[in-house]
Amino acid sequence: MSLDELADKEPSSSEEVQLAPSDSKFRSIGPAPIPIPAPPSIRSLVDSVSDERVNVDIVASHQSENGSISTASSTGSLESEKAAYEFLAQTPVRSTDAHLVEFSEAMRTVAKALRRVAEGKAAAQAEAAEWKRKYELETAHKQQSKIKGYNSCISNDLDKLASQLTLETPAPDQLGCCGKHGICAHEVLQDEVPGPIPRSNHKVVGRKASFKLSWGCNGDKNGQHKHDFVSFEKGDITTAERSNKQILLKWESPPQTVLFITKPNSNSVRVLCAEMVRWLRESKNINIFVEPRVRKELLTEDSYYNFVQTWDNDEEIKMLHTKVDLIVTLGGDGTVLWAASLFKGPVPPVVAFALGSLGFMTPFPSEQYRELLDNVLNGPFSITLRNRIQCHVIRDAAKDEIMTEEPFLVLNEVTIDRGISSYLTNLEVYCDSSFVTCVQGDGLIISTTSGSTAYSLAAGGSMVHPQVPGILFTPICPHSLSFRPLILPEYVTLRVQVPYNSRGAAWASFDGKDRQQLSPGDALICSISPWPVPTACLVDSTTDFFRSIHEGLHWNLRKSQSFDGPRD
Ligand SMILES: NC(=O)c1ccc[n+]([C@@H]2O[C@H](COP(=O)([O-])OP(=O)(O)OC[C@H]3O[C@@H](n4cnc5c(N)ncnc54)[C@H](O)[C@@H]3O)[C@@H](O)[C@H]2O)c1
Ligand SMILES: Nc1ncnc2c1ncn2[C@@H]1O[C@H](COP(=O)(O)OP(=O)(O)OP(=O)(O)O)[C@@H](O)[C@H]1O
Repeated sequence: MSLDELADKEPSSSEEVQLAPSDSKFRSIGPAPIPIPAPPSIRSLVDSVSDERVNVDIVASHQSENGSISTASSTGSLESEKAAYEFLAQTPVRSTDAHLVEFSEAMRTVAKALRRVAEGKAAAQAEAAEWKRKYELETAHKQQSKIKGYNSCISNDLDKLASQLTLETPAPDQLGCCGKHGICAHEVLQDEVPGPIPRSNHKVVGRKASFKLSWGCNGDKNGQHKHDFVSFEKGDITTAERSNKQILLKWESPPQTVLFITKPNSNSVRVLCAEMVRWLRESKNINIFVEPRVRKELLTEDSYYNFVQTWDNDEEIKMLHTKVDLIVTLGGDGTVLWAASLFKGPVPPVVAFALGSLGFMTPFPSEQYRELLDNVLNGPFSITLRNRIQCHVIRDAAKDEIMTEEPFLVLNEVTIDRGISSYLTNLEVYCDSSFVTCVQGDGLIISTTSGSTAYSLAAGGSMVHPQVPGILFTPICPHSLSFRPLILPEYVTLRVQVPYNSRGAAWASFDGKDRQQLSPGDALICSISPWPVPTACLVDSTTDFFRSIHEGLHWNLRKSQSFDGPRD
């Protein structure tokens, strides 16, 4: 940069900033933070040095006893001018370069201080986000207890019917609502999303089927509760016996409404969708919802499909979870991600039929759809409860308005990358209140365990069973020899901050979609969402996982070594 260009770059702020005592160059004696006024205009500095004159103010300020930068112009008085010239006579005149070096150091210190101020602000925002999350959970719990009360009044008959149909179901008064190893539908799916969304009565399709989730667990010895993995008895710490923790979904009333989400632009998907819809209607008397595009396609084929319902706007999508008992997806993993993205709150169970190429999360073969759907509609069946990550974008420009944007919910991952910029990303990451690291490379992936086999895997992250409660932290091409991926516990809140001194913006994408620019000062706050995606298993969670990594990813496939050859 030429001197003239440099001169035109005026310092942006005239505010005083507080320097922490550790900034030794301009530190005062004693622990109190030092106010630092804005740096001098670069134009004045360049003018003065290009005239080969020494700006007495700046020299004097840098020599000041308490180390604070000062631009006070007290050279008007003859005494001080005289003193300055005397001082100059004793001190060798510094070169232009020396001044610029000194000035750039001062600028760096000011930038550091500004960064600290920004960090303070981001920490406050993170705390606010955490409070909001707690508030949402609290509201959700209140709604659950409301629904619980309502259900217990009206569904005694249904309970009796369900326990007659299900041999293993213990009497409700023995085990409370769902027993010791289970949760009820209303604990996973709620009738309302948080927030001031008016409840729409439009196209309501009867009452949602209620169901119960139970954990196959035989570690219930010594009266230990299912969450008491660690017990402390007579001074000895022991862990409770852990065994089969597969989650079973058992309908308590028959499911009535199925939502179809299908991959666009595929003939085989369109044909299969029409066939399945007809079969469900005619042999099971099921209500059907489809996307507006699919309804048009079905009606173009045959006016028979007039009974198929859809939605007109986003408000109706927000209420879908109150009407739909089951989601059927026809496509690949992308279609499962798409289906999950439609639900910003609770998600009904998803039955994913494989009509894509890889199909890591789509275990159901479409050829046997009648038998498979029959099994699911009758229940019970195993599910994988897949955690999602909720991501809040906090704009620096939003100033006092916190959480102005809707959060993004991801089933796979949120990626923060350098976009089209050719510079390294520079991202500061905090985990709760701890500083984690600065990511300098192509970017960062914050992934769920379900997403561990997607982009995170390609960036060198571990594959993790989807029922493991955790968050993966995987750098993308870090320019460092020692930056290994991490797996963090599910309860942490991660904050990714684009520093003010970053060379460019970063870009966040959510399950590969909804790309958002993050400018310097913006932050992304990520934590596990209270709304997981329950996906139906073909066999069970673990069998399906191994089938996927063997068949989908060809994990550790190698020709066996032959028997003949050298031996020990
Ligand atoms: N380098 C990479 O591997 C890379 C790059 C960009 C995006 N992705 C992944 O693509 C996902 C979006 O999927 P899409 O179908 O909309 O885009 P897409 O059509 O580009 O498909 C991406 C591929 O990733 C597979 N995939 C998706 N989720 C998976 C999972 N959980 N486990 C194993 N494989 C999975 C899909 O089957 C597909 O083959 C993103 O969430 C991201 O994880 C991967
Ligand atoms: N209902 C939908 N509406 C809009 N886009 C969709 C829908 N379903 C899927 N998509 C998008 O279509 C793309 C391809 O879908 P999908 O991944 O299911 O098919 P595929 O690429 O054939 O399968 P695989 O991922 O197994 O290779 C994805 O990017 C996905 O987001």
